[in-house]
Amino acid sequence: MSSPHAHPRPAEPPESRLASFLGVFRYSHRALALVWQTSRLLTLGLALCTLVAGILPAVAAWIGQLIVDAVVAAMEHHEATGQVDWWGVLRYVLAEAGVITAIALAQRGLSAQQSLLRALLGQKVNVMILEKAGTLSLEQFEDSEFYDKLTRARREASIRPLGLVNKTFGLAQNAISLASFGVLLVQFSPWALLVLMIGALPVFISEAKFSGDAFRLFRWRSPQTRMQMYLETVLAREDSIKEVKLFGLEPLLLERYRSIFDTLYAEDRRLTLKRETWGFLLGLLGTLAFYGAYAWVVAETVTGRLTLGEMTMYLMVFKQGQGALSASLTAIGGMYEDNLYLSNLYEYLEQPVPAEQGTLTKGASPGDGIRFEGVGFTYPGAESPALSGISLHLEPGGSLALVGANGSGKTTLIKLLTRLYEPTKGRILLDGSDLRDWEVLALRRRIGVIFQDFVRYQMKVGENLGAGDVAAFEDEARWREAARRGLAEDFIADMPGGYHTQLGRWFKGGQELSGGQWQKIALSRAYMREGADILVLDEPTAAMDAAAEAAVYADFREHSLDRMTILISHRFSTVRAADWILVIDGGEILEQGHHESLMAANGRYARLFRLQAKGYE
Ligand SMILES: Nc1ncnc2c1ncn2[C@@H]1O[C@H](COP(=O)(O)OP(=O)(O)OP(=O)(O)O)[C@@H](O)[C@H]1O
Repeated sequence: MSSPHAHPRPAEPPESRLASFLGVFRYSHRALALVWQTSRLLTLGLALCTLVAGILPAVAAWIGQLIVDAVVAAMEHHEATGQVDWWGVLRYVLAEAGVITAIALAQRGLSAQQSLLRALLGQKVNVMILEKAGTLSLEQFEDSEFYDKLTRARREASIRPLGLVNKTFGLAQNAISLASFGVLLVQFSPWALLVLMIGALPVFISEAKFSGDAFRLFRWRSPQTRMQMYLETVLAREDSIKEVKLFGLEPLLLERYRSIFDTLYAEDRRLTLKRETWGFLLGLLGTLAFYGAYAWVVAETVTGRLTLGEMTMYLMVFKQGQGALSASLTAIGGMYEDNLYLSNLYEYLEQPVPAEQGTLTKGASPGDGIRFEGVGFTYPGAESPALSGISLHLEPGGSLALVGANGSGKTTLIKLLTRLYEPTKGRILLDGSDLRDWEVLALRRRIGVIFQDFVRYQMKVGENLGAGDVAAFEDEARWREAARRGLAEDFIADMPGGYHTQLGRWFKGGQELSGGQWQKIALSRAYMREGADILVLDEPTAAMDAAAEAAVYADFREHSLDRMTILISHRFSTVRAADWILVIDGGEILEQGHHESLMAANGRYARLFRLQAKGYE
């Protein structure tokens, strides 16, 4: 693992100042489109409330002016005649109350619609992310950058898109308010308006610029944040804590966690200080313009060019204008993070998916079995091939065992056969047709598989079996049959809820199983695939006791009459029973034959077999 300092900063694409200024809006339209697709009604409601909440403050200020002027007129009238026209004054107060009520209503409407949209949108984005995940290849999952995009997209799916929409709408609302204040102010003096606008511009530009910088900083540091997330998982998850405790890894990992934070924090601090200093200095310019215009209004009132009512209105406009301005700055400040999230989300969602072209549901010569013809494979990014020159033929009813040292390519061969990867050389045929021409679903229906690293689903026992055949996911009779063959029947019967016992520790009442018991569950899961005539077993009994192992292989021989079985095992006692044995070394076939012929040849197989047999003597 490299230190957090070691990641080179990628070259930044040259961006024009304008593009960088507009950068905070780069995903607004997409977020808006997403919200629109989620609920048109709520989006329209949101827009309407934004408009109302944007315009009405200016209307309130204008009515404020009418009130004060009406009061002054009524006072003069009262002094001259002794009479009061109550309605002439109070109607404005009533109108103002109405406007304020409408503002409150619009704001409530905004927050209600926002929380409804948050729930809907979170669900929608999560489903989009998971649906996409289903279409991706194993290769994509194994790519760390890509995996990073996926996890980050998932983590913040429910808040970010709406956050961006809310801030964009909030910005629009404040912009509308500012524009309507401008309409009032322009009657006083277009110059005053111009001075105010010019005064506010620098702080806006600096805010947008620093937001862009923060955006790039966040993107660049993604590998470190990912490492931090990983360390959190290792330090605080039940499946790793056992080993972390016993090896005393906590201080070491925690130190690494801290040092990543320190690097990131130093950068954050630099940017934050720069951003706030500039924000303050440029903000001063705005404040200066603001109070200059204010003083001007006061002076004009004193000399009688403005009425008291007008002065009250401008006073309000100034106060609220200032509020709208600082709210806009805050919104812009928060938008970069939302943008970051959305850029990540869309990069993930737009990841090209390898096209599945195959359509065959039946091979050209049914009954021909599996053929590898000069198959070679190199993992993406790897320098040397994991497999090369593999040719073999396995007929229905036959069994094939793969033997070889760790890393020799056995599991890779299985991944190719199950089409998790495609060969980079040669081809694999099933019933006379290239695997690439097969419809993926039809192909996978024919294969029952148990991998070395099978999944321990935190679900019911029965569902853990049912996962092997989605069509029979809830079928209890089939669960029982599969469990019987996979030797899981007895211990399941002893569990408190039988087949309905929750497994794993994540959920209340969940039971943990031993390694061998889990393996029996996985084996039973492979047996769920009744229609499968290809059975792939990658170390299926490594964790089982000797009696269970013997029973498993006895069952195999009995049931695999018209099936093809491919077995990977390091135990020669089980390998020897296979019809054909392939000894793989460094991705190539070293020897092949049945047990007797390989023993007679006295090569690698015979040597290893004798070595193991000796161990048992
Ligand atoms: N996802 C992967 N990406 C890149 N290289 C891989 C990947 N999986 C395996 N390899 C490499 O391919 C080679 C073959 O690995 P494979 O898993 O097929 O070995 P194996 O024979 O099944 O070993 P074992 O007996 O330990 O299970 C190894 O050198 C391994 O490092």
